[in-house]
Amino acid sequence: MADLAKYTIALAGNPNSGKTTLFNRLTKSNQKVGNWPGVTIEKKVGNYTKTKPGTEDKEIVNVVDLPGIYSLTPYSEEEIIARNYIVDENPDLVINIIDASNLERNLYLTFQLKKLGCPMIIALNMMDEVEQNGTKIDFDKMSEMLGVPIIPISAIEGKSFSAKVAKLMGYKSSKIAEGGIERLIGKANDILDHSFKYFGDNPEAIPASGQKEPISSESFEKKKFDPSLLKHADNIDYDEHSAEIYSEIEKIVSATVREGEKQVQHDRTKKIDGILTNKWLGIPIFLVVMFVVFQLSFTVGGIFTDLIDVFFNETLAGFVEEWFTAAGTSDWMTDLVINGIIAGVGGVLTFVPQIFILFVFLTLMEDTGYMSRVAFLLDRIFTKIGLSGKSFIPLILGFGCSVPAVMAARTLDNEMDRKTTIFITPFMSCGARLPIYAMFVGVFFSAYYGLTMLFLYVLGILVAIGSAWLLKKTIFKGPSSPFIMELPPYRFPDLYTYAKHIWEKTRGFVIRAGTIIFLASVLIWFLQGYDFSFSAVEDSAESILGIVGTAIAPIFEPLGFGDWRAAMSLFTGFIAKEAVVSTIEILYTPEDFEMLFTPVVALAFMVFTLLYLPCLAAFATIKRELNSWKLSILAAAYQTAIAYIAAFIVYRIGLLVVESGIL
Ligand SMILES: Nc1nc2c(ncn2[C@@H]2O[C@H](COP(=O)(O)OP(=O)(O)OP(=O)(O)O)[C@@H](O)[C@H]2O)c(=O)[nH]1
Ligand SMILES: [Mg+2]
Repeated sequence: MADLAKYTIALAGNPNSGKTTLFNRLTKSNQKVGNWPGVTIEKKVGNYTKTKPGTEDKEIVNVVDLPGIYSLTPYSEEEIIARNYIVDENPDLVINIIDASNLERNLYLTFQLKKLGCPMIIALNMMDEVEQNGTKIDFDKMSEMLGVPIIPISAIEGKSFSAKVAKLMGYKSSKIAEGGIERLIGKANDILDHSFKYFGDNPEAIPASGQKEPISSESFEKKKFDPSLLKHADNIDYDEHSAEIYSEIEKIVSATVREGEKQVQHDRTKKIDGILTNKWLGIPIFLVVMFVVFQLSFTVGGIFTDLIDVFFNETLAGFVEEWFTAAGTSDWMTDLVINGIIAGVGGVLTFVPQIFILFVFLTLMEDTGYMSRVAFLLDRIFTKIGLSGKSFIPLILGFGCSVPAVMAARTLDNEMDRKTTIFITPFMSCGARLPIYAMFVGVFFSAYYGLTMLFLYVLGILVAIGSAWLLKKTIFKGPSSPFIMELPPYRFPDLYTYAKHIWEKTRGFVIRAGTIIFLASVLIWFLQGYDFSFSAVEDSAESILGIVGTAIAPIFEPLGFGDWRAAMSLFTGFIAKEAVVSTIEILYTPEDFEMLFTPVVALAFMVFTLLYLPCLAAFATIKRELNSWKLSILAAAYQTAIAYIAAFIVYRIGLLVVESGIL
């Protein structure tokens, strides 16, 4: 599809200006949007179809969403991606997305893009916020002064549900932005139709005299465009005249913008931040928030969890058994389906409601802008240990899944900081580990659910911070680059995108259960039922899994879980963390489970699963991002060693506490 495209449009602009939101609307995609700078780290391509002027023919237009950049002088990897795309790939049109509530900073890049001379239009985004503040912008004049067409838009409006909610709550609807997106597409198509003919595939179409009809867009500077300029883009010193650019920007802004009285977002943000980022209250509030989230996921999610559990273990298992018996299916088949697949996959799926509720809140915290406040709060600690506060963004993503989180470390321009961040990101407890805790906490700590969960998540963060300190002192020595945390205003999440994100994440979890966990369950079932000569065994301790497990189990004896079944579940956990749950479901009878694990052992086991080497997919990502086998194996070994030490300490302290009779 992409290769058939006739035109390519690149979306360029400052971080957090709404590029991806616009991209999603133009191409009906579902890329990640978040209210903090640096969400998009790779270029993403989508497309829409336009009609060829004067015909019924359809033409495909590629749209490229780029990572946000402040200037064309790039520092970090994702900035290089964006900059090189614009400079080297010659898109037919650049749409420069500008956050209209932050013109001074955003226009700097606009000036640099103009210097490149590529065809461009400006989409002045966030007009709804500008309007709420009562700020007036003279677009025509601004467009004239910049020499670039400007279309005011609000990328979240239109089909956005939250825009409707905002209206209901008494905010005025944005008159200017109405139809903004449609006008933007219209203008883009208009320019493409003309500029492409003019500069592109048909050079003969340009009369030698250059006296071609001007492009319909009045202010579009086609005549100044010199494709050869792009070839020299590398030689331009983009920041050369920065002082002049800033004074030019100031002139334009003061001539075209009349600030409103209200400053709605600013005032609201200031008020909320007075409490949430308060020096003393900030971190306690964050802990309380997380506690409430976990507690809710347990109480509300728990209701459904019980229902799903009954469905799998009683209804479905009972139905299959009856059906198979009636059909005369062989015993091994019945055993595989009931004790392998239903136990393994069902065991993981039981926790979908709890995962879902966790996603609901974590995504809300990301989308409103609260997560960047948490990063801000921890920035002081990070700076003290010599790591940039920017590291916290990958760490926050690590609560979801280590794979994108490790990739997000690319936003760090300092190599040593980036490597350190990759090493410590897997300590953040990912979504796939949640079922493990949910299972153990549900059985052994149900009265302290929220507290135990909070303990595990906070332990992950603390170990990450401690490790960062250690790594920066030893193998990844070096100064870290200063980082000024940019705090976006609090925003209502776009409910449509928000709902889609939660849906996608939950769906991802269910799909993993149906694919990788399904296969893992079949494999585990086989390995626990057959010996090395592939004959069925009565006692699973004599199976392949039993023999191997018994050989390695003593390693875990000092941690309290020297049972072969527990040891093997940690191995299958390397395939995917949820497989720990499946393995336990398949190998243990409920009685054995409660007999072999005590609350202390359960806690040590959870601590181990929290910290030990991440799953295969995460390991592969770490290898790719570090681009070194040696370092990636070192990372995995380090994580496992830390897990061992931490679980040992927890187990010993736990035993002391129990023996002393305090609990
Ligand atoms: N009020 C309002 N919010 C918007 C608008 N467009 C985007 N947003 C919000 O702004 C935030 C940033 O949007 P993104 O689309 O992720 O921004 P981006 O430019 O892709 O950011 P990076 O990928 O970090 O460079 C999100 O919270 C969006 O919901 C808009 O027109 N009005
Ligand atoms: Mg983006």
